[in-house]
Amino acid sequence: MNADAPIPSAIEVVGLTKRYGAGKPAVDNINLRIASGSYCCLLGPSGCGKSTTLRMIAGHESVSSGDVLLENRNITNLPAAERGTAMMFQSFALFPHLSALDNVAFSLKMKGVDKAARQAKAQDLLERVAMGHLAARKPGELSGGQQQRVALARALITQPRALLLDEPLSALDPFLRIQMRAELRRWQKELGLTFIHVTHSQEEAMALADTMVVMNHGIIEQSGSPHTVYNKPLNEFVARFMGGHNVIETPAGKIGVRTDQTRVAKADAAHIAGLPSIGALVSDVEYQGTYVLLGLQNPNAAHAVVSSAEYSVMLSEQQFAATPFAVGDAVQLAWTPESAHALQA
Ligand SMILES: Nc1ncnc2c1ncn2[C@@H]1O[C@H](COP(=O)(O)OP(=O)(O)OP(=O)(O)O)[C@@H](O)[C@H]1O
Repeated sequence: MNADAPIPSAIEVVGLTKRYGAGKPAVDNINLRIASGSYCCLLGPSGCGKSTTLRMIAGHESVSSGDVLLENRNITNLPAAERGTAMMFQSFALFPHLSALDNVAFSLKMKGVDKAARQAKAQDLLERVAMGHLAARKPGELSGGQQQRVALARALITQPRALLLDEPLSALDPFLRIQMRAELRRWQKELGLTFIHVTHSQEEAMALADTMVVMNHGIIEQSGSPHTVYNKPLNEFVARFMGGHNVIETPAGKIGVRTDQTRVAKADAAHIAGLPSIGALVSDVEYQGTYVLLGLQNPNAAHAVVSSAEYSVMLSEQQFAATPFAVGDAVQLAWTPESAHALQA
């Protein structure tokens, strides 16, 4: 294959819009290409339109305008079952009265596939997700992680070209969530399938995605690799939503500087002279184990509006031990030109 050839896109959405009523659309004219065989996370705060976008791709929600293409085929008006996509839900939506095997085989039963053939296929898929030995159990007799594997096998039985996952880990406890997250990633790589996963967790998206799509108020604020989105947030919303950044007003406009790259020194220290800086007051000192997190306020901010820290600086334990700071200290926050990047207005 020509190395310069563009990677084919599994899913493409063009001018996709959803209006539920008068007012601003829930999804507002978005354009997105998701590379074939990649893991894409749709991410954003509650109500930003990520689930609506996924449901329009799945065919569970009608489109107000725009198109959804799967491998260059326009699927916008096809019923969900005929699109070549499969959906896995937050609650897994397993039938409680059916065994794991019958849950997985269910959609083949609906298609009229005979019992022996559908059970053989379902057993094969359960083996692939290491659940073959529990095929006779009902969902209530399985752990959350095991139910998730059954739900995955059930979604895969229709041989989808893309798997759509709506908050698939949010019903799990935090420990299992991290374990199942690694499993999802492994399955996606093994299957070579395109996954589109909706989450409100930055950490989950960073851990899983080849491409992160950050949404807000129905539009895409930024899409790119986790590394790019984290290190080069395009604007203030993305910088604040992703976290780990200070947003600083400068005469040339707002800039983003990572909290671990923001420097801090006592107000009268000379050693950061020459670097751009602002004055601040230490408002919190939090010990976090391997590092200490300083919370800081702009000293000019009106006291009435000051509630939480405006800036943060992450210092290693050793740095903090060498130069401790206390609440109330007047300091300078400084940054090197390389560590700052301009945020679009
Ligand atoms: N069936 C509906 N009828 C009317 N408005 C809806 C409907 N479904 C969603 N909305 C609205 O559309 C907007 C986007 O909703 P959506 O569920 O896509 O957001 P989300 O980013 O997935 O949020 P969450 O993380 O809370 O699930 C919200 O303002 C929501 O209230």
